[in-house]
Amino acid sequence: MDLSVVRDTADTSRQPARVSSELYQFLETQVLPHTDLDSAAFWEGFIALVDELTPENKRLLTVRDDLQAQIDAWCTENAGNITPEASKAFLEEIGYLQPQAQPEQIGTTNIDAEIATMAGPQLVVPVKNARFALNAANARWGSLYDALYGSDVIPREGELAPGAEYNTARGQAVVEYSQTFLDESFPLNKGSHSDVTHYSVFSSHLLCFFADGKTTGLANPGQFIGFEGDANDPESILLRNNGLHVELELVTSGQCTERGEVISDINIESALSTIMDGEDSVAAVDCEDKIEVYQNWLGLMLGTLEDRFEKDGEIMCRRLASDKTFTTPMGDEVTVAGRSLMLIRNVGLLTDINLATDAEGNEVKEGIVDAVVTALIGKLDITGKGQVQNSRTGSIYIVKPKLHGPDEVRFTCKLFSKVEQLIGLEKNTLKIGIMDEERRTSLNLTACILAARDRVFFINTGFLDRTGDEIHTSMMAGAFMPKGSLKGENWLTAYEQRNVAIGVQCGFPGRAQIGKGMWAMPDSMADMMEQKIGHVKAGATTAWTPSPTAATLHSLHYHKVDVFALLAEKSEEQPLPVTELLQLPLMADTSSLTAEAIERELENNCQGILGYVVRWIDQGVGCSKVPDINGNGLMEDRATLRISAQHIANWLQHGITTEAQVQAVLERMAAVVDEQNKNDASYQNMAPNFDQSIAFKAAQALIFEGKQQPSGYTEPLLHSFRRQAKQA
Ligand SMILES: CC(=O)SCCNC(=O)CCNC(=O)[C@H](O)C(C)(C)COP(=O)(O)OP(=O)(O)OC[C@H]1O[C@@H](n2cnc3c(N)ncnc32)[C@H](O)[C@@H]1OP(=O)(O)O
Ligand SMILES: O=CC(=O)O
Ligand SMILES: [Mg+2]
Repeated sequence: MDLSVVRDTADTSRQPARVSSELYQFLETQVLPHTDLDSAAFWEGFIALVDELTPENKRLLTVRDDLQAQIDAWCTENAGNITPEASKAFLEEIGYLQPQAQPEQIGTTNIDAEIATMAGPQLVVPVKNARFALNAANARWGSLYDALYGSDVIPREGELAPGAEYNTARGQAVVEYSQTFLDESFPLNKGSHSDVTHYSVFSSHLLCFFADGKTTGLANPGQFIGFEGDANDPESILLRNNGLHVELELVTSGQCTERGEVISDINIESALSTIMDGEDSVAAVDCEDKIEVYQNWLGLMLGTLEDRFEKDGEIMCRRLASDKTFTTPMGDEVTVAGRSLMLIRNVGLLTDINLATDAEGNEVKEGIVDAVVTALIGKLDITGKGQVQNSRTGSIYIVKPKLHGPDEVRFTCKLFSKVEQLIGLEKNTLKIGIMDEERRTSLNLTACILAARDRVFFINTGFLDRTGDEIHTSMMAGAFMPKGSLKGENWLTAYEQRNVAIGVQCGFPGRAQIGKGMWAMPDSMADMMEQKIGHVKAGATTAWTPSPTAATLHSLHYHKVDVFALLAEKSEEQPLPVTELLQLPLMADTSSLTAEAIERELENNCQGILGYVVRWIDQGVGCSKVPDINGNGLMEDRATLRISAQHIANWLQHGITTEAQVQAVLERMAAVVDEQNKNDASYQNMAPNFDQSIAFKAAQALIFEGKQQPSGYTEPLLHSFRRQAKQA
């Protein structure tokens, strides 16, 4: 990359009055110089694009409000007698549910293998955090030994408990677990990897020696892809199963280790793709924050991003990893990707931001600016301006959240197409990942996909936002079940099943991802290993993980299940009827809820809300690990906040609880959250001066004004309170 083109300051004579100096300076000095675009024409086109698309964006938001008002009125009138059939008829009548579209094959082209033909984990990371974002990009590879030793997959109790010193028994358990994985995924013709005393390469084959001098090879020799070092005494061996690589790091004859092992580590190809998240896991409320988001995306696309930090008493400098090169069995070279394929999540249609103003003098729609800026930066990758290459097929992958139905998908495609014209990209370079996370999208999923037929690169069941929307949409229909029970109900089964079946009907396998949602318990890896294989067995070609460790472990699931073979078997499976999706998870009989159960549910929700909101508002942290009432760390982001806030708002609406009770629980839980954060020097307590804590007030508003929030979203209140906190 030619750094000389980056400017220190920009000539402001071209700066349109409606564009903030922060956005102008950033693009003029750091981005536009890498392109062949005429700056004056770019800014003129930018303003024209804002002016053309803002009215439509606003109209779509009005449609949301109108539909919600009609649903509220109908639910109020029919509460207690709502059947899926009646809901269906009503939703069709108001145009919320459209006639089910006939499935057709999508026509997306130029899709990278990580999306189209490989199945494996997808990592999500707040892109505003450079240290985490770099770590995520590099999480294409992860050490299995580290993931096992450091997590609870190997029990943490008794003689296996990890301590300050290396625990040999725990280490042995790690090795045994890993060898079982190797035997299952890369079986030998005879015997077990655990008995192999030496690996070597002979006559294009992997040769495994046992202690008695006998040898064997891989049951499927095609799994051997390459090696590093001397063929007789390799430093590492590259294998592949179900399209995923695994690298065995070997102890060569010249090295001797205390424990006498043959394999010193197993590197697992882990996060095939990573969503660099500029949405629900980041707190970005003004120019300053947004430029940080864009700046990191730029550094990732140019390959220049670095982060220097102290860890365990050492100064570390993190950069993007390089690709890896091996010698093939035939003696040629093979290079495998060293980084995850990076996708960027923009914000949805709702929020406004002070990066610019619209024709009426209001803050610009944030999603419009996001599309322009993240695509412009993505263009630097596909035009070879970076030190590393992200997409090898010339695509820019934008994940678009919180779309309500086909018209909003169509609008987004129109936005993308205008952006392509503005910045000089070929049509359909900008790909769209459709989050299936709002009820109107799930109900009309085929039509949503077809509205983006030549751009769509994934559909993903964002079940967290989807749960929030389930509650908000039918707020007036009755009291929802306790949060923990919502997941076991028919609506969710139908939602997940329909997403896969419709994806298959529309020809996704081989072209686009069918994705499943987040594992929101980053410390509960043993449970994840039990449960998240369910995503793969249900036909997901990818599923979200919260951390690199989770990605490495979840990758093992794709070794166990050949998802593409499974999807071929599912090719005739029909989506469950929409009436299944319309079964509301309401409590049939609220009198069965004990006072203690109500209090416990409120405590859990309030603790999660406060624990998340206090860091968001006071420190600008958009994603946190917050202990639940049982002390289990939960990943909390804006979507989980939406659920908790809407859930309490629903219980208030239906008299399960009262404002006074919620207020008392909030105050009690604030003290608990303060205690949890006592080691954070920059933390400001909420208790006992609740009326002086902006964060506490934000939490109150999210609950008590929750019913009035558009779609139950938390952004308007979070942004407003965070801006207050920044000023204070
Ligand atoms: C509903 C939705 O929209 S879900 C999508 C949004 N959610 C996300 O993006 C979740 C992303 N995950 C995270 O932000 C974090 O894992 C959290 C907030 C849940 C937990 O963070 P922490 O408490 O700091 O985690 P913990 O202390 O266990 O681990 C920190 C280490 O793991 C790494 N790490 C944790 N999560 C990630 C991640 N998602 N990507 C990359 N690295 C990560 C950090 O870099 C750090 O390692 P380092 O010291 O070498 O830099
Ligand atoms: O964005 C993901 C979700 O679950 O919401
Ligand atoms: Mg979401």
